[in-house]
Amino acid sequence: MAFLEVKNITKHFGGLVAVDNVSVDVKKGEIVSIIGPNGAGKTTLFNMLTGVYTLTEGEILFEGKPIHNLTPQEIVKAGLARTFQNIRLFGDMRVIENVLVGMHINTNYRFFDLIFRTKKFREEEISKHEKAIEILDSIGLKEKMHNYAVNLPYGDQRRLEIARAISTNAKILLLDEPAAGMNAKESDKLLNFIKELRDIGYTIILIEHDMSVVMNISDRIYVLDHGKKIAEGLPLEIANNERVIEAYLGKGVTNNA
Ligand SMILES: Nc1ncnc2c1ncn2[C@@H]1O[C@H](COP(=O)(O)OP(=O)(O)OP(=O)(O)O)[C@@H](O)[C@H]1O
Repeated sequence: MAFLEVKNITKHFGGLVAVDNVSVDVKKGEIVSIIGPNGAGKTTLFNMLTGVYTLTEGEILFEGKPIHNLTPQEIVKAGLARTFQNIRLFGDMRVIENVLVGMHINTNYRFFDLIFRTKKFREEEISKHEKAIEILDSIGLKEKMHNYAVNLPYGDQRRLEIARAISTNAKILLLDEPAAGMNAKESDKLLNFIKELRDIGYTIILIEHDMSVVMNISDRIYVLDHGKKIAEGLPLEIANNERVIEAYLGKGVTNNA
């Protein structure tokens, strides 16, 4: 049984078929990339995985259980958390507060505990605070935990988004173009960090346009074009796949490599 099984999913927007009968299997501890030209259906696929869009057809199983009828919040609780193509941090909140927000999805205390600041509430808040610092330390943002998110350099904001996804207790991280807008040094650092996450047990699914990133980091790659899956395989197989070269690499993306 795959960790995450995406079975023949389809998404229609009126007459447009944005994702057409696509299946994807992800094993625990893999880095899987979803690539394809603009409009291929990558973001729509992510939106279906995270409950933002309902499926027109098909099913999604996580650890053997269907998740395609859950709300986005329930899906985060089940263990899938994402980052966005356009960074969506709380800019006017501090770095650590952004991480704490992610953690509150798994709060165990009740409204009563919150109102009366009970022992249970205080203990849980302290342990969350400690865990948030630990996460920030692992991602290299501990020194900046009291800075406002909006003041962080771009690369740090992207890493903070990942920290917030981790803080939800996610098992699978869905990263939408994590290296977008980064310079080569920042992007290298991020790649190493994502590999470290894989090595400590996270499963990662990413959408990425930069082929040098994709080829360097992925255990396996799925390629979409016009909503259809046109290839899947190891990075080297994908790099040499004629259909992929024609659909995707032929359109100038090789310039990024
Ligand atoms: N909410 C929506 N309503 C109508 N059409 C949509 C919607 N979301 C996406 N589409 C269409 O579905 C198709 C797939 O779009 P999608 O954004 O998933 O592609 P993508 O591979 O992520 O592209 P990009 O690399 O440019 O982000 C496109 O034709 C797009 O215009």
